[in-house]
Amino acid sequence: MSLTMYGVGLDYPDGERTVTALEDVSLRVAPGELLAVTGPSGSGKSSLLAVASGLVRPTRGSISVGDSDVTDMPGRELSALRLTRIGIVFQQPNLVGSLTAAEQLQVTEHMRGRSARKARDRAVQLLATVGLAGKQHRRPHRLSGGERQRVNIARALMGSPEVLLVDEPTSALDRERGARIVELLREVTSHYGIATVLVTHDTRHLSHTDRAVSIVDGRLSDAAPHEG
Ligand SMILES: Nc1ncnc2c1ncn2[C@@H]1O[C@H](COP(=O)(O)OP(=O)(O)OP(=O)(O)O)[C@@H](O)[C@H]1O
Repeated sequence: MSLTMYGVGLDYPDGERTVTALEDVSLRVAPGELLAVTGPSGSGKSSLLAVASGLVRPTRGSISVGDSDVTDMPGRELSALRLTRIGIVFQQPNLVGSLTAAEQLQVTEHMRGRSARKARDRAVQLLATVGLAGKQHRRPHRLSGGERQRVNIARALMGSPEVLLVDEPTSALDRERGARIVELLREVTSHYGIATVLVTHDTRHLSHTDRAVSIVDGRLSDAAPHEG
């Protein structure tokens, strides 16, 4: 399933005025495609992910996940859609200190109606997919920064999403580890046929993506420059 945004605008109220965070944003991400969105601080990258995920409603325009128009979808339906069709990888892994890697993935699985045993099996399998075979019993303090980010990605894959939205996953990592995280995103995007949007300020990672757009003052433009 693809992600489609058409003519999307987002205004935030700011006292008497409004701040326009997104203006006339149109894009389509196909299944199996990894799209990078780059742009300077405050350009609208997080806002783009917030509206794409349905966490924030756009002020203008429309958004579809596959053939579902989510623009005005009632809150409950939207929550259900997020649980099963949209995966979100936040910048900080936000792992729970007392839980093992597998438990981080299992903890919300009752909401998807999976049995504890099936959830456990899937968690272990996904951890292996992201390169953490045998580390399912580790708690976050015994994982490296890159490994924690891998758990974060595996957790987002638990619901078998059709759309994956990833916010600056490499910002806390050195170049080498960051590059490996983007490679992993490339692999899972192709393998599972997911439409993935990767927000990154780091243009060095663009060679692993299919396409890149840049965002400036809330507006998209083609191809961000490759550097380094
Ligand atoms: N809740 C809010 N209320 C008012 N203005 C906001 C709000 N969130 C973001 N903005 C404004 O919207 C614009 C876009 O912000 P956004 O967070 O999407 O940018 P960004 O590209 O993700 O920035 P960064 O790279 O620094 O995280 C900025 O001008 C920001 O100040």
